[in-house]
Amino acid sequence: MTAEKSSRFVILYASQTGNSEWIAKNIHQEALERGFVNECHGMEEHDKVDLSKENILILVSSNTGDGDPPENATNFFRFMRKIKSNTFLSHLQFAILGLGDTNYTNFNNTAKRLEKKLLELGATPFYEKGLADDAMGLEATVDPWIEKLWPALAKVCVQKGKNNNNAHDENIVESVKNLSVNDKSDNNDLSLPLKLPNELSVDEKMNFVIGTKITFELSELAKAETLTALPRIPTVICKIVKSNKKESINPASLPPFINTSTPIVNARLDTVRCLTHPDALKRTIHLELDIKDYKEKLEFVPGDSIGIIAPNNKKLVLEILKTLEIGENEANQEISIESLEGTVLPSHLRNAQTTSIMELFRYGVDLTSLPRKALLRLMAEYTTDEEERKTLLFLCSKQGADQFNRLRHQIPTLLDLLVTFPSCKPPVERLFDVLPSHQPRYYSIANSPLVNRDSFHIAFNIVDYKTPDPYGVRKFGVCTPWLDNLSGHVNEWNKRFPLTTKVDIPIFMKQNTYGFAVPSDISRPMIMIGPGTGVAPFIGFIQHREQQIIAERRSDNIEKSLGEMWLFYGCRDIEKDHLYREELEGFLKRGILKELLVATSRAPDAGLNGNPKYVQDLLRKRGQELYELLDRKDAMIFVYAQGMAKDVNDALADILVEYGNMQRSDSLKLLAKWMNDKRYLRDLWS
Ligand SMILES: Cc1cc2nc3c(=O)[nH]c(=O)nc-3n(C[C@H](O)[C@H](O)[C@H](O)COP(=O)(O)O)c2cc1C
Repeated sequence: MTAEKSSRFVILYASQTGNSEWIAKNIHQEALERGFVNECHGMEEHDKVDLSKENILILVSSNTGDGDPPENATNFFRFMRKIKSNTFLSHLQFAILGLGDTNYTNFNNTAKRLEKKLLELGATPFYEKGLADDAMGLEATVDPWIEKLWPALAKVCVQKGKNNNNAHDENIVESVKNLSVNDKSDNNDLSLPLKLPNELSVDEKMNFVIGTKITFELSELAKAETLTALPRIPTVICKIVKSNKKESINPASLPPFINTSTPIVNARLDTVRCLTHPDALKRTIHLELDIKDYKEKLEFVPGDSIGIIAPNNKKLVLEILKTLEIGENEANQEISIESLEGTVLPSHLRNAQTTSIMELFRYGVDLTSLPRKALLRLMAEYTTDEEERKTLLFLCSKQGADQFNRLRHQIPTLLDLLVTFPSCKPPVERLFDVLPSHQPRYYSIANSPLVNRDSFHIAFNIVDYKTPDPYGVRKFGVCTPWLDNLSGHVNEWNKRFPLTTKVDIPIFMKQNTYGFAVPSDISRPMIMIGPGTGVAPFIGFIQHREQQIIAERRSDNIEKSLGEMWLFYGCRDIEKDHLYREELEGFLKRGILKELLVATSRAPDAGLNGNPKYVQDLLRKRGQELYELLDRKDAMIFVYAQGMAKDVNDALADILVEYGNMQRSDSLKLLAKWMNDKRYLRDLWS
């Protein structure tokens, strides 16, 4: 370890959906203001950093899949894996901030792996790692972690003149009594308020709940003398540069800033079927997307998924623009987003040239996920009403932590926030500084190319729910209601409807890179666990295996033994939401599926007298046979589930303990080994 302080440090971030990127860039900016010389890079650019020469490294990392590193970190991990010397980084001191989610079994696995590797290479931590949890709200860990980072960093890194530091400190503590309102004189370039078009296309007709006021309890604000731990005012980055061209942007084509890992193609909506009874609690839709024209380019296997580029709801966008007093002409005018000198655009806006405000709101930024404190802090800067401004500052302060949580429980959209604070009129480019990137939505492919290469089948629940009591406000997802609209709100149970209107959906392929696929050896047993829409990829799996068997029998005279396929499925009510029942029972009859085990969580006797309620109960119930399959027949385990991976893992561990005579710790180690060997595969979507 160097006794001398380092003159600079480096931040590397691994980010899938932008949170780590946002936090890393904020640390970078605040560090500059505090007089620390530093650089910040995404891990895809790790070659810009010579770790053999750097002394201080800060890593901010998230996860995807089942504790996997985000895609932009793949090369960095490969690079680190190749280094074997345990003194390679002995000169380096580091700190790690992980962003994870305790709903996943491998909580913050990426941060833990990074830490382990850095320690193996001889590096030493200068500050303890922070593991933030999306389930609790990232800010609960991230904010205090960053606050305490500064004194820790000051011990190992030189902090030059504190030019801007005073400005920063004012942000941290603000006297409630002296809150003043900013001058908005620079914000008077407003066009006529936007009129909603009379004719809303199919996308916009949906009954979207528009702008609900958020409720708070403000007694703590009344008591507070000062507000502490306020986030800093977000850095001014984006600048809107208007084009001289008169024409507005053609909304018929996809915006230039959309960046996907594989090319986007237009898949035509072909067939729709509602998989649930009209009385079911949730509506589940099966869609078939015609890809005939691209099939040469789109090679797929069951286990792959597709990303869908769905826009933010147009009515929501129009209302936001109206609230921000942005006229229709202005919203559709050609613009470019550029960064102010010395700042770097968020990666999702890097190609935002020849675009429009409308496109950016529809496809560029996220308007519906839980707001960050930085957004509230920014809004406070542009709020003229003193009470509203105080409330916004309170919500992002330490004193307002409970009310910030209350706000999160109400799952507000940007519009809800603007409606709650009507005197808040932020310039649109300032919103682009803080709003997270709009994300494609991923769906697992539910068919095998050996049966049908001309289309992708997907299944999804329509995201339509109410916020928890006492709020009870109806909310919609982004993509599934959009697809539902485009496919005509079908609710006749299990009837296939061919779509006569020509509707194209922009999609791209996401290949499965971690082995979640049908093994080529048909004698290998497969244990598949997929509750709810988690059954979708397994329809493709079973189709695939059936075709493999047919092909093998045709080409081979010797009959190979067949690996058993077991499917553990869970639904609420077998008569209402047993998805793909016909197909599954057909597979069973044809002997492709050996066992179809269904747990019905809302059955009157579920969970009573040993009756299984969930898939994990079913696993335990059939534990002995499962153990035989695993122990004697080298079965593979596939889990495709949301939120129950831990319960499934626990049930599997219990089975190993009971029938394999193992200690609990050994059973967990064995499961971890199987994961490593790609024999136990999990796809845990969120
Ligand atoms: C598809 C998906 C898979 C995830 N898997 C894990 C996981 O296995 N373990 C974990 O701790 N967090 C997991 N997370 C949570 C992310 O790490 C967390 O949401 C983080 O804030 C995302 O940051 P990013 O936007 O920088 O990628 C997952 C999130 C998603 C969307």
